[in-house]
Order: sequence, then C-alpha cells, then structure tokens
Amino acid sequence: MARIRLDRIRHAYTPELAARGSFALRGVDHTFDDGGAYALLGPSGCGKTTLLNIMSGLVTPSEGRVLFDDADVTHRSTEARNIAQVFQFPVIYDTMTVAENLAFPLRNRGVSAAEIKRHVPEMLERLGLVAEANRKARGLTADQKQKISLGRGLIRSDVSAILFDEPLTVIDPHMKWILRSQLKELHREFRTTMIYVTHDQTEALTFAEKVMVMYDGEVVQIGTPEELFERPRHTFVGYFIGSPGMNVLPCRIEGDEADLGAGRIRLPSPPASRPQGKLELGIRPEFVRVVPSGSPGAVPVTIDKVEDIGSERIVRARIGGEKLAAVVAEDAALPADAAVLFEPGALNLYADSWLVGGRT
Ligand SMILES: Nc1ncnc2c1ncn2[C@@H]1O[C@H](COP(=O)(O)OP(=O)(O)OP(=O)(O)O)[C@@H](O)[C@H]1O
Repeated sequence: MARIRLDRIRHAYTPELAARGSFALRGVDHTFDDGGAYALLGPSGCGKTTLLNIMSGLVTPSEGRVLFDDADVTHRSTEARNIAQVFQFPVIYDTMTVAENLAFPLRNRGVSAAEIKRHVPEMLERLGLVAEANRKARGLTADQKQKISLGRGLIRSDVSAILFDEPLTVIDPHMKWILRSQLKELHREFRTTMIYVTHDQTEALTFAEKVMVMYDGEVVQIGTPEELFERPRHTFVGYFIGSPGMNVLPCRIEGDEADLGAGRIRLPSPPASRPQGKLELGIRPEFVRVVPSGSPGAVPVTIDKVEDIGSERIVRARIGGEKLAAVVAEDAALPADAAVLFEPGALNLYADSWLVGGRT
C-alpha cells in the first residue's frame, strides 16, 4: 500500500488546449493517506477520471508530479505502480472460473501454488462467492463479476491502491447498496488505499471517510460527509450535496446584518472585514423554518408548492425574486401568509462563491 501524493498537477489534453488555457485539471495538490477510503465526487466533465488516470499512469500530467510514498512515479506505467482498477464494466476472464480469476494476478506475480491455494479460498469467503468458486465467470450477474474485479485487487499483497471508476453503474439498484456496504466492510478489514470516482453523492458519502468534491478541474473541498454538509466551502458543494441542495441567496452586508432585499437577517458572526465581490448567503433547507408572516425577525416569502417526500415535506417558495426551499415536518401547519426564519448557526456567507474565511 502507499501514500499517494499529487504534487501541483495540471493537465491539458493537447498543447493547443494548454496554449488556450483550457485545462481539464487546473491545479490539484493533495495527499491520499495510506489506507484511506476516498471518493472523488463531481459532475460530468469536472476532471474526476482524468485525475484517476493520472494516479494509475494511464495519463501523464502536463505539469506536476505523482509520488507513491517518496518515489516519483509520474512516468511509470500502471503495471509498475502496482495499481488495481475496477471500472464501470467488470474486467474479468469470462472463460475462467471464479477461483481461477482470483488466482490469476497471483500466478502472474510468481506467487507459489501453495500460497495461491491458501489465499483464493479466503478471498472467496470474504467476497461471499464460495458457492460460485468453480463456475465459469461468464454466467454470473454483474454484481458478482464486479466483486471478482475487486477481489483481484484485494488478493494482491503488493497492491499500492485500488482505484474505482463509477463501479456501480451497471449494477441493479437493489444490489447497489449491498455492494456498497460490503465494499466498506472490505476496506475496514484490508485497509487498502481506495479511491472511488462517482457523480453520485449517496455512493460517495456512504463509502468514503474523506470526500473530494471537484468542480471545473479543481478540488473545491475535501472533507468528511458532515463537514461537506455543514460548512460547504464553495456554493457548488452546497448545491451538489444534500437533497434539495443548499439555498444560495444574493445579499449585501450592512454591519452585522445580511440584506436579502426582501428582508434582513442578523449574522451570528459577522465578517471581521467587509467582504468583497459577489456576496451570497447559504442556508440548507433543513435549517429554514416556515412561520406566520409578522413573526419577529422573519422574512416574508411566497409559497409556490409543497412536495411530500414521505416523512417530511419540501416547501418551494420565493424570497424576493429568489427561489428558496425549506424542509418541514409532515404534520407542520403552513400559514397562508408565510415568512421564514433561518437557524443562525447554519448560515454561511460566500464571496465570489467561496465561504468567507473558508478558502485556504
Ligand atoms: N482524451 C481527451 N481529449 C480531450 N479532452 C478530454 C479527453 N478526455 C477528457 N477530456 C476533457 O477533459 C475534461 C475532464 O474530463 P473527465 O473525463 O476527466 O471528467 P469526469 O469528471 O470524469 O467526467 P465523466 O463523469 O463524464 O467521465 C472534460 O472537459 C473532457 O471533455
């Protein structure tokens, strides 16, 4: 296993794109700790696969270095880096049995027959594939095949890291959560460094200890699921994580208040110096309370619709000209003339999309 360091990585796919300043990655500097479980989360085209391929050696970055522990591997092949990969579509040998598929990477590395005989049954047991050991891989379901792809990485004691690129795309929805929790268990047991690319926040937040949120070629925040939810450092994180995403409302700062146009909100910790740029107030729908108009400190809203999502309801409203969502209890009474109060501790102030005081 290895600690993976990305040292000031930038990447443009062609010299022409670089000359135009069109970079798929615009500066990534990060260390993945040995044995960690990470997710790279972001929308299509933000650079997740490019970053993963730079780690695996499929792409050489235009600028910067990749270090495994202290060794510079920037120009080493995937094979020389000892990386295992799990792709969207399982890569296994259909004509081999499940046991032979697991033995294959060991045989390739010259592991003795006795060792193989010991390790393969252990891995079959851990993957829950004992009953399928002697079946040809061809007839298996997609989730079973994906488990074999994973097992082929886990079985190698020399593996530096396992990289996953949207591994649950072809898995049936009802099997997805089973595989996700199994993967988490296997990570706990083996502590192999795992880096998991996805555009699905549920997958990222349930699998990873640390999630890196990417946007437009940059890592905009790295944090635990709680940190990303409670203190999004960039408005994109607030919008992308959570359902519905964070409300982002244009504002002006007047002393210790934020002026939303439709009303003023007192800030619990006003910025020390006057923030510059486009200012916005962020508040998650879970921390917006719908109250009768005229309640002290409340800002009037117009309710457009109410969506029932089972145990709760989502109120879709407008505050001045801006859209606002609030999550309310299923049995909460909604006043005809409504206003909103914001939980003070959940307010975040953004200047040019970055949390004020949040960018390092
Ligand atoms: N081989 C390539 N040549 C030129 N541009 C590329 C190439 N591969 C990716 N890109 C561009 O680089 C940017 C990042 O792409 P990348 O595939 O890394 O994003 P992603 O976040 O993994 O998206 P997706 O989830 O759709 O795969 C995009 O603008 C994409 O069009």
